Amino acid sequence: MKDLQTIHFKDNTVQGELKVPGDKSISHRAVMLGSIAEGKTTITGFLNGEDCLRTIEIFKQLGVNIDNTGDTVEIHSPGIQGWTTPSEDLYAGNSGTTARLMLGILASSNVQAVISGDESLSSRPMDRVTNPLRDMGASIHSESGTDLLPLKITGTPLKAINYKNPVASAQVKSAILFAGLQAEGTTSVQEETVSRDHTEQMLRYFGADVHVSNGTASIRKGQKLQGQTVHVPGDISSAAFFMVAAGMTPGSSLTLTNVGLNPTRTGIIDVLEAMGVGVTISNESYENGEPVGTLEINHQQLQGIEIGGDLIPRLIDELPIIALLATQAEGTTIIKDAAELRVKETDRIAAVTNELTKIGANIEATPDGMIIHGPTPLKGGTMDSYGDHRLGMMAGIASLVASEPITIQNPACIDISYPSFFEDLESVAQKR
Ligand SMILES: O=C(O)C1=C[C@@H](OP(=O)(O)O)[C@@H](O)[C@H](O)C1
Ligand SMILES: C=C(OP(=O)(O)O)C(=O)O
Repeated sequence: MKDLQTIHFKDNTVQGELKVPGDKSISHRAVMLGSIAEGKTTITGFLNGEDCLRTIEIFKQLGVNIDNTGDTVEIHSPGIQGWTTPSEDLYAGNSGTTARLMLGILASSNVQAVISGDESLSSRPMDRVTNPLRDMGASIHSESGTDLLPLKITGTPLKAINYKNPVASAQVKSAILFAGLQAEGTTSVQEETVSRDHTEQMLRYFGADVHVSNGTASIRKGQKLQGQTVHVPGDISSAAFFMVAAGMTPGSSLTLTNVGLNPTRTGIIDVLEAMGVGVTISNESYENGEPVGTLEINHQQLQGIEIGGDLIPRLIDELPIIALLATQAEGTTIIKDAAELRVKETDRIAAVTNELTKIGANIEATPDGMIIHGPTPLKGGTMDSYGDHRLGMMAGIASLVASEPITIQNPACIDISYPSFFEDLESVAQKR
């Protein structure tokens, strides 16, 4: 892909039907559990995005046999005890989920490995995972003493802990639950605000007994996992870009099929409805413990709202695109309790505020969120992705309401979670 991508969809509406690619969080976990389990796992609907491909490469380096045809991923694993020490670093690229969950998984394995990442990932905090893992007895070494990547981890016997998670992070919860699979005793993770629960759902699907009550998830040592067939639903975080596109572009009506509707992820639906957008859900079913359905989004006049508290973990990755939506809403939208945005692929509070300001938005950054006054007409211009896929896609969707073309700097990062983003945008944008 080019270093710059210029697009212009002024005078278009968003129409038709779209099936977005597979869920990133579920794709990672399907490969992880298929590799921890003994035997054969088959995955359909896998997200062939850069982050999930990194997870596949890492397990291949550990000696797991994985064949990815593009449509189907087939895993044959000897099980976690049969993995071999890799000769090279395990490179997680840009993927926080890969790095943090792998630390939990490798902590009790028989192997020694160095986990590394790209420049962005190497500046993201890992101590939120290394601290509780060390409490369990994990051997994790940081050459620099900072606990940033690269980190060397040596598998060792672990003991269970009861951990009160100070950040609402599914990555932290998942790393501890994975470590808990092999830790002496019963490991539990308590959360004040419940984060996405795909790990708990998929551990159960692979045969583990995971107990959840009052915001605490517990797992006991020594449960044997068996390979399974996993159907990955479409990613609501990818669908969110098109939900917002249809919700804010006058005259739009869009149907999104096969979207994952796990309630720990559906905050975007709550926000769209509260702002006035028409959202209809149909064809609801379950795939491997995960709810799935069809969404129909109809444009309506938008109203500003306040977004914070328990809602934040349910839409954490959608906040950049919600900020764009708020520029088209009447009144003020306040996003708060979202300081986690500062430690994502980039500082998403600073980056979203800078880039939307460039095209005419009235938006200010706060320590834990953003305040947006709308509606403002948006003009065109150059918007930087900062190498952050969600910023790049926000810029792409802005082209539907901008009066002049938008040029996206470094659009290639969009491949991290949504390789067909531009084709999909072309396919639903219809000239008025
Ligand atoms: O567990 C996961 O798959 C993810 C959890 C979230 O991160 P945190 O756990 O840091 O909140 C989210 O932002 C990320 O895109 C994927
Ligand atoms: C934060 C994200 O992912 P990760 O933490 O896995 O890099 C994201 O996809 O927006």
